[in-house]
Amino acid sequence: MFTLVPRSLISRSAIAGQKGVLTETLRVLKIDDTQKRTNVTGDVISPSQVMGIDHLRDPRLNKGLAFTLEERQALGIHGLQPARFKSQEEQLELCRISIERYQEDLNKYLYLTELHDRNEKLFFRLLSENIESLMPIVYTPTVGLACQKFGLIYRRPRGLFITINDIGHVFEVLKNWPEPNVRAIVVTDGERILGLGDLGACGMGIPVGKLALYTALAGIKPNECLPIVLDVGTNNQNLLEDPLYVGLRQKRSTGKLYDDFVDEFMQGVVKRYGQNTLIQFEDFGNHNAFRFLDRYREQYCTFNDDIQGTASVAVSGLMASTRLTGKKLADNKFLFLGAGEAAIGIADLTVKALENEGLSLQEARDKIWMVDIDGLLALERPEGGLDGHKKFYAKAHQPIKDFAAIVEEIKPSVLIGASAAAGAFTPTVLKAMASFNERPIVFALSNPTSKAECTAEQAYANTDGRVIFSSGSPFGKIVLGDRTFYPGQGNNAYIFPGVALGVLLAGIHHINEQIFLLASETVAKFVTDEDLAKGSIYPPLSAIKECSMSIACEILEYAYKERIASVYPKPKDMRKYVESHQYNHNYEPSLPQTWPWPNPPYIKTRPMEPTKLKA
Ligand SMILES: O=C([O-])CC(=O)C(=O)O
Ligand SMILES: [Mg+2]
Repeated sequence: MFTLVPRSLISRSAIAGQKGVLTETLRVLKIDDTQKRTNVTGDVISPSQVMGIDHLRDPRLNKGLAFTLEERQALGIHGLQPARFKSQEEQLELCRISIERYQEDLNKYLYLTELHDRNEKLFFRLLSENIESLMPIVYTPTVGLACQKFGLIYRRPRGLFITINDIGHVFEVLKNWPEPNVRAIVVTDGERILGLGDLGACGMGIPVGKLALYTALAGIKPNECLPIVLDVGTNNQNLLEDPLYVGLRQKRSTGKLYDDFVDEFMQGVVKRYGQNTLIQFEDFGNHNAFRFLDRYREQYCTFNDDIQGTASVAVSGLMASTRLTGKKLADNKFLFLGAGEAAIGIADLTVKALENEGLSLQEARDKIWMVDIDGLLALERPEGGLDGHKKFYAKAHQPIKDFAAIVEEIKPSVLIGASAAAGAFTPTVLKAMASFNERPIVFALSNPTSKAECTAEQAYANTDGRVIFSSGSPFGKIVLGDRTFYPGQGNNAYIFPGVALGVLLAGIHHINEQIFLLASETVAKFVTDEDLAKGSIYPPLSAIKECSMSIACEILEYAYKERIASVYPKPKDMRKYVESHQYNHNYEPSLPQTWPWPNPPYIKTRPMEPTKLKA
C-alpha cells in the first residue's frame, strides 16, 4: 500500500535503497514535468508525496488558498491555512491590488520577487497576463535599479553564483543546482549591466529578469531555465568599498585565468546538461562579448543577446519604418552613436539586410557611419582605436569629434543611439535630423531609461512630431498639441524569448545570423497600420507573446528546411508542437485523479464560493 511521507523521509528511504515505492508512483501518476521533483539519488518524487508544510513552502507546488478541501487533508496541510478557498483568478485580483499599494517601482519589484519565491504559477500567470504594466518592473528599467541595490534588497538566493575561486570545480558547483532538466541558461559576468556599467555579482538581476521573460513571453518552463553569474570580481570602486556588496571583493580577473574559467564553465554546462543546452550571454563587457561569441558560436548552442538580440529588434524596427518613409532600407544613411556590442551588432545585421536588398558588402558598409568616444570612426583619426568590426565602418573622412557637427556633416536619415550617453541626442541634434528628413528615424536604445540618448518627448517635440522614434526602455504616450503618440520599445525582449523557444524545440546546435534576420522580419510583420499610425514601429507589448510564438514557428520551419534541426520526426503542425511543450501557468490538481486515497477526507467538500474583492 502506498503511503504519503514527508520529503525528508523519501530522501532517506531512497538512500537506504527502498526505491520501490517511488517507482510504483511513477507508473500510476501522470504529472506535468514542471512539477516533478527529484530526491538526492535522482528519483522522481511526485508533488503529492511532498507532504505537509513542505508542500506550501515549495513555490512550484504551492497554490495558496486554491487547495481544495480534499487536497488540504490528503496533503496534510489542512488547518495550516485559513478556511477560505480562492480560485487563481481571485488570487490574481489580490496581487493586482497589492502591487498598486506600492508607490515605488523597487517595492513593486520586491513584491513580485517575493511572489515568485512563494507561488510560481501565480507569479508567471500574473506577469504573462499583465505584460504592459509588469514588464517595466521585472525588466528594464526597474531591474536596473534592483541590480544597483542588489546588496540591500538581497533576501533569498535565485540562480547560481560561480566564482573565479571555483576554477577547477565549476562542474561541482553546477551539480548543486537542484533541477535536472535545464535547457536554457542566461549568464553574465556583470561587467556591463545595461548602460549602468560594472555591477559585478549584483548583475544577477539581469539573468533572472531575462529568464522570467523566457517563461512569461515564450512559455519556456521555469524548471528548464537557469540564471548564472560568473563572479570574477568587479572594477567598480564604489562596490568594492560598499559594505553591502555581496560578490567577491576583488578586482576583475582577466587574461588566461578568466578565459580558462569561462571555458571550464561552458564545458561544465555541456557535461551537466548536454550539448543542446542554450547558453545566452548577457551584459558582458564589450571586448569579451565579441570574443566569446566568435569563439563559441560554432562549438556550443549559444548567442549574445546584446549583439544579436538587440540587432534583430533594431533591424525589425528599420524594416517596419520603410512602410512610413516609403523608402527601401538601402535608401538610408545610418549614423550610430556608440560602437560597442549593440551598435556593431545592429550595423552588422543591417548590412545583411541591405545585402538582401541587392547591395554588395562594401556598398552596404559604406552606408553606415559610426561615432565612438573619440568621435567619428575616420580612417585617419589620431586616436586610432579602429579594432575589430569597427574598422569595417571607418571612413576616409576628416576626423570630427563634436557629435552635433558630425550629424550636420553626414546628414543621416537614421540615427541610432547605443552609447549609454544619456541626453546625447540634444535638441540641436534632433532639430538637425528634422531639417534634412521628412521623417527622421531616431532610436535611443540605451537602457535603462536614465541612460537613453533622448526621451520620447524630446524626440517628438524637436521634430514637429515627424520623428519615427523607438527606445530600449519604455516611454509612455506623448501628447504634442492635439496629437498623441505611442512610441514603441525597441528592446530585445521581442526577440530572445521566441528565438530561444524555436532553437530549443528544433534542437538547433548552432545559431546563425539568418535566424536573427528571420526574427526581425517576423516581428516587423506583426506591426499593423494602426500601430504605425499611432507612432510605433513595434507591435504593442500585449502582442509580444504571439510574436514569440511566431518567431519560434518560423525558426522551426527554417531549421527543418535547412537541415539544422535535430529533433525528429518533423512535427506536422509547428504551432501545435510548440504549444504542447509550453508551460501551463494555471493551477492543476495536486492529487492524482485515479488513486484511492489512504486517508479519505473526513469533512465533506464545500463548493468554492467566489467573492468579488473590493479594491
Ligand atoms: O536588458 C535590456 O533591456 C536590453 C539589453 O539587453 C541591454 O540593455 O543590455
Ligand atoms: Mg543586455
